[in-house]
Amino acid sequence: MEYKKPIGINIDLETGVIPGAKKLVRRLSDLKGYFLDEDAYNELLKDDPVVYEVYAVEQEEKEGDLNFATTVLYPGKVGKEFFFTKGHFHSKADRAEIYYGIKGKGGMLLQTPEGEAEWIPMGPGTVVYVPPYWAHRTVNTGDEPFIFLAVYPADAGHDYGSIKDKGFSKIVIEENGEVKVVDNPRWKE
Ligand SMILES: O=C(CO)[C@@H](O)[C@H](O)[C@H](O)COP(=O)(O)O
Ligand SMILES: [Fe+2]
Repeated sequence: MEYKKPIGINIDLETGVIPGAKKLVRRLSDLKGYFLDEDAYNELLKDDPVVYEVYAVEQEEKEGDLNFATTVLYPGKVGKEFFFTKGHFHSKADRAEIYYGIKGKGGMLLQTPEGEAEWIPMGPGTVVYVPPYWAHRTVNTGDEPFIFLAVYPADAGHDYGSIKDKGFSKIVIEENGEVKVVDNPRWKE
């Protein structure tokens, strides 16, 4: 039997960087069609800001193994909507996940395949259990980077399709200086 070597690694708690991890960058242009306010989107696209970065340590897609990744989600808004991650179901839809808040302020939108949504506020120290079958998206509702760790089965995969097409049934906006979770006017059942 060939055994894998254990890994012990320090996350930089200020920047979210995991040394040696694979880095993925998502710019605003990668999120075309995701935000409600298209005029605001196109205006901001001139600078094409980085919306989030992911530092992932991933294994082969095999049952029983685990991946982990930090996400650094930058502060910002498109119109009233706060910056968010694309959001996904897992390709193996019954795979659960754990998130752990490291820095900054935000939250997670979760949604069943039928469109029932939940909002869980997150800050440093918040653990979120993402049960099997729930799509999940994180949102930065603060004014500094929102950084968190995710631990997920190595064979979970990402299924972005239906969220890209239909969005979440709720959106997270700023109105009169307040964070509000409201119905998505463009939500398609
Ligand atoms: O949920 C997971 C893995 O299953 C996170 O590591 C996200 O992949 C990351 O926060 C970026 O978000 P997405 O662009 O993948 O939605
Ligand atoms: Fe996930």
